[in-house]
Amino acid sequence: MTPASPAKVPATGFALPAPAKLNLLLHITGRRADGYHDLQTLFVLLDHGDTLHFRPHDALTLTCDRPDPPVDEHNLVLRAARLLQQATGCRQGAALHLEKRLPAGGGVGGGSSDAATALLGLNHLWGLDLSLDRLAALGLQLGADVPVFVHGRNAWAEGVGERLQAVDLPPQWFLVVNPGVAVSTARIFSDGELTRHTPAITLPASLGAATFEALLNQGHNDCEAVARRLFPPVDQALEWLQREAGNARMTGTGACCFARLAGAQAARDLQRRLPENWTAFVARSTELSPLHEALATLRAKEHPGPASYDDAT
Ligand SMILES: C[C@@](CO)(OP(=O)(O)O)[C@H](O)COP(=O)(O)OP(=O)(O)OC[C@H]1O[C@@H](n2ccc(N)nc2=O)[C@H](O)[C@@H]1O
Ligand SMILES: Nc1ncnc2c1ncn2[C@@H]1O[C@H](COP(=O)(O)OP(=O)(O)O)[C@@H](O)[C@H]1O
Repeated sequence: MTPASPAKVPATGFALPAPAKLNLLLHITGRRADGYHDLQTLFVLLDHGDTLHFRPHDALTLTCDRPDPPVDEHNLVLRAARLLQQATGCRQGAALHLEKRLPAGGGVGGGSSDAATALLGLNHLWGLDLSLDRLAALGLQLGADVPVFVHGRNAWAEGVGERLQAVDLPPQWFLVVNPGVAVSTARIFSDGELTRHTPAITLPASLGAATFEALLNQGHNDCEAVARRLFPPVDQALEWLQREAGNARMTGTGACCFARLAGAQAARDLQRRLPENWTAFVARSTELSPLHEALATLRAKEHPGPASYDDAT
């Protein structure tokens, strides 16, 4: 690969967000020959998540403010960094530090989002200029959810989540409850009682407020029944949210569950009534990922003048 032009490589460090996602609905429409499941899902990106710090450094290192997840070679941040080095032949290093806020195995995509932030942040730090499509294809090798975080738009997803169609959604407020258990995605997908043949639906041509509500009412999460059975705290969280707010749903393969609220105040009021031993966060869905917003700000600071970079495509 062509070495990066030194003028484009940032001399100092920076920090970028790794936002959470919710699956507002998740339908399993079939099982493929390779054992993976075909899905239809509606992803929204939230204004709450982890933060990844980047600093130029000789070697590639990762630290974390918490013991979990371990900062070993399995960590998705390091795996993303190594994949990017391999794909481009880049030999630069970086000192990475992860501020972990999202629960692992929570269905809010923390690991996948960390990986996407590592890909975009190192692409910037190392001056690689890879397109979002290229970064998303690399990300897909790390996990089915990485591409949506790379593209940074709320999206309707099909296939295993890699066929993405960006959608404009009205902003929403959520209370996201973490029932305190980690759910293995593989465990849910291998369960004998999982519903695997929900008929595929057609995404409405435009998602105004009324069609959006109709889509959500028509939708559900096929993983919920299995997660409720295997993990009683998930069942309890869904019951509590349904009683208190209505419209309770699980995200991804669990464990987190959420309800949509009328606004920030309603979400915070409900959070104050949360039963002891559970944690929860209030978040708003964003049109453009906080990661992409932060990258645009960073570029504007480093290279004042008209924007020319293609990352927002
Ligand atoms: C189903 C979703 C919805 O967002 O659940 P969450 O993980 O977010 O809860 C994701 O697409 C998950 O994506 P991700 O967490 O990246 O899963 P992967 O690491 O790719 O897959 C873990 C394992 O789950 C199974 N798997 C995953 C995705 C899929 N469409 N079909 C599957 O059967 C496979 O056994 C795979 O080995
Ligand atoms: N940086 C990371 N943050 C969170 N989990 C990670 C990370 N790197 C690897 N993992 C592993 O990925 C798995 C899935 O984590 P995560 O993406 O947070 O869950 P989910 O897909 O349910 O939202 C966890 O079991 C964890 O061990």
